Amino acid sequence: MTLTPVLSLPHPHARRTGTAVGSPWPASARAGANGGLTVGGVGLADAADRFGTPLYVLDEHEVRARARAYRTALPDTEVLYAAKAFLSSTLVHWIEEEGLGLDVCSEGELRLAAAAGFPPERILLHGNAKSPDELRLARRLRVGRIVIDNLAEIPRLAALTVADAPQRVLVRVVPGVAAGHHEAVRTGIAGQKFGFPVEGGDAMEAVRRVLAQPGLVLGGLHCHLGSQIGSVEPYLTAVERLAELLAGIRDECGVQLPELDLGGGHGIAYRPGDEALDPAEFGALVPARLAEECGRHGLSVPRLLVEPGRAVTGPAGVAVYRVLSVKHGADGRVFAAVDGGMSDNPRPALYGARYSVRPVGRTTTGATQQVDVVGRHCEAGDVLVRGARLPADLRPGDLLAVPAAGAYQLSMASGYNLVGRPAVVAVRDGHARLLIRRETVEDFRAREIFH
Ligand SMILES: Cc1ncc(COP(=O)(O)O)c(C=O)c1O
Ligand SMILES: N[C@@H](CCCC[NH3+])C(=O)O
Repeated sequence: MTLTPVLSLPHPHARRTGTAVGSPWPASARAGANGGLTVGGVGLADAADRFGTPLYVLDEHEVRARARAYRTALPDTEVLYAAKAFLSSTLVHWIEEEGLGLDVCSEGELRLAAAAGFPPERILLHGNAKSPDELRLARRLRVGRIVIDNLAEIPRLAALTVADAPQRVLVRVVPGVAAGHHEAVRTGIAGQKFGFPVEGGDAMEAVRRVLAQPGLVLGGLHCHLGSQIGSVEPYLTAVERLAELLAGIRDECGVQLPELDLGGGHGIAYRPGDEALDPAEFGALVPARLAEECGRHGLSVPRLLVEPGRAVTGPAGVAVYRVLSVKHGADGRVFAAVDGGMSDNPRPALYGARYSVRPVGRTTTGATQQVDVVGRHCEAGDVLVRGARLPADLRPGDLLAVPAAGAYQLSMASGYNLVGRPAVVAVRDGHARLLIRRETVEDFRAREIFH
């Protein structure tokens, strides 16, 4: 069988600063004869037969290559994978082996990482509402850093420290930079719940209070601008504002902070030709701008940290669905309903996210039609891909593959309609391994208490 790349990885083709035109498919994706599609050397149709659908396929080499690309592009920067994008114990091992740190934001993520043996000193804990239990657990496990997001947690955390084991913290600030794919994810501006605004002095006040606690060591500042950011420009602006704040902290508090965490938000392609943030460009431009700005303010240059999530696992994932019905509406619309939907991928319903899709597993006539790929849930808004070009003879039983499915789909999946969350398999060198089994109604029933 002849195999051709579906679309090779980002061909650098800068449009705006640090932007590449990306492919949503893993580099290993190959289209073969008879509608075949392989990822990591594994036929998606075979995987669907073996593991059932909906099925999430994660390409191990793609995850590792993306993690490595960050380390190569940012050799002096600490790169932490944002676990909220997708987490499993096996993934934790890959991330550890590739030398990244881990950003977690709940007791659950922290416990899973710790149970998988991830080194606690490479873990950073986030959260705008950390519970006392979470803070205690983080202290007990000796996580490397905790990001302070509100004033109340400063004395609360300080009370858990002892003089010979202080806690390293970062203060999350809001630099006033608008970036991100949707209003719901723009966290770099005031008027949303995260961090301390730089403007108006809240950030400076938080810094003062942390410095006053002997049990806390202030490593530096943190900011997270937003999600699915397609260019480096907003990060350059943030660096300018944060260098100014660092200079202000030096002048007012007499300390030069040694670390600066720019969070995540690096965009990926969901459809062929979409803009994606290029880690190489980020690595070439951001540390240089930081050095320049620090020079201007007479500051020593802090060590950079970044927290990409989506850009590490997103393009490594492919969701495979089976078509259950094809309906021709009176207005000429065609609906292909599949066996998953908003319970495994809430992003289209939440943010109007746009995806691409391709048929898998059989030869078609070549003629196409415009189709809305819809989910199986009891909501008219349960549309996975609007206006897709799919075969004119699409029929129940066909398989559809949606790329760029490795981030913020399963991690935001729900139990809606008790459909059960899909299985996840890792593929590599022609082999498929089950990472997470499919959720069943028995899992739900096991949590019920009968009266
Ligand atoms: C604080 C923080 N860091 C990192 C991330 C990861 O973002 P992304 O997956 O878009 O890189 C997020 C999520 O947006 C976040 O809130
Ligand atoms: N879940 C969002 C991003 C928010 C991530 C958490 N700060 C998305 O899919 O785009």
